[in-house]
Amino acid sequence: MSTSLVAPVTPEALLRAPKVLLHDHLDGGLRPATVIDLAEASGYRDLPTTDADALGAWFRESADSGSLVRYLETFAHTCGVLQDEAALVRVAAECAEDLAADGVVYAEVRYAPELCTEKGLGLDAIVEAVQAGFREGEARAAAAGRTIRIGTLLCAMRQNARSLEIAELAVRYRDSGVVGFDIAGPEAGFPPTRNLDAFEYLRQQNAHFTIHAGEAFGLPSIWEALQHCGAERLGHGVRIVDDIKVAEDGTVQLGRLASYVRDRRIPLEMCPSSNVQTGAAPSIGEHPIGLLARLRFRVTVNTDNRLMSGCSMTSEMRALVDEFDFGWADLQRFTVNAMKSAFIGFDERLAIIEDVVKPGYAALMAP
Ligand SMILES: O=c1[nH]cnc2c1ncn2[C@@H]1O[C@H](CO)[C@@H](O)[C@H]1O
Ligand SMILES: [Zn+2]
Repeated sequence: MSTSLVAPVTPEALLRAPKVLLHDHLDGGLRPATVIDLAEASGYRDLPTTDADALGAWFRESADSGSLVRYLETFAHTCGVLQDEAALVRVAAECAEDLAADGVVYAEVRYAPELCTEKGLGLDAIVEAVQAGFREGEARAAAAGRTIRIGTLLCAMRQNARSLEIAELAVRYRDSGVVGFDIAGPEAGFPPTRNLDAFEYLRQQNAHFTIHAGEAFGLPSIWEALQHCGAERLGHGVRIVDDIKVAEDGTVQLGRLASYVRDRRIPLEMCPSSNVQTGAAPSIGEHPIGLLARLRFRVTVNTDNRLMSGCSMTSEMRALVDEFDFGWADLQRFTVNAMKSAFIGFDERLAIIEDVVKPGYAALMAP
């Protein structure tokens, strides 16, 4: 089809496009005004400001440090106000509402239950509160005419030693909407192989997991995540470009690991704005997603932390369209890639692709 027969990718149309999000942190997506309300209600006194606009700007600027470790320090304030059930229910419900308003039709939202226990909440109570919040938010979105489904991923923190316990928690709640497991936190110095017992357990339980790898550390981390731990997807995975050589004449040569990732269709959960803030990519325009998409890796587009990056799925896609000249066909491919890679069952994935994603893009593409 010639491009003149396809409607342009306008910001309004992008907002309406059905989107699928696999990598979004619950504690990285609070509304600034909600952080302030929850701090007041719970007696949390460490916020840098109690003005919502100023607080939003503070998160974006503080996260924009070029270092993952400093980026992660900003989560002290969001986790600081997520220590009781009412707060967890509210934040999860608002997350579902905000994603639905952004045109997201299916999302996997992750968080680390072990970071919500400071005031004595138990892990099961935490998971139940978040699940209740997602169901509430889905219902409110439906009442507003938007259908969204949220699956939950439970993260264990790399620097702590609780991954087996969190993996067991994920399996315990697998029939209540927890669809998988992840490890998050500082990458350098905390290789995924520290958590082998958790990954072994998950595989024995036929459970799903992804691993943050190839963000702040390079190929060895990706290799361990796939070949030692058995990750089904890679959180970020940007550094896989270190195994790809592009010659001056444009010839591309893939190393063995990059070939494996592409051949096996390993999903890459790419988060462009977050990667620029942590220094994993120099700019959106120079982000490896352009090359990886051109080489037809299984690329997906994600937000990571909407509060820290001041982004949404719509704004991430828009930035990519501006920088790489992606069109509807590319955006549909990223969306179908994501839906194919989701941790819910095959028939449910297929139904969303056939009944929601494809018709949605077909309508938007029509001139
Ligand atoms: O890009 C990232 N890389 C590694 N860890 C992250 C990233 N974004 C957030 N978290 C960490 O994941 C925890 C659970 O949601 C957050 O509290 C944060 O510490
Ligand atoms: Zn992340």
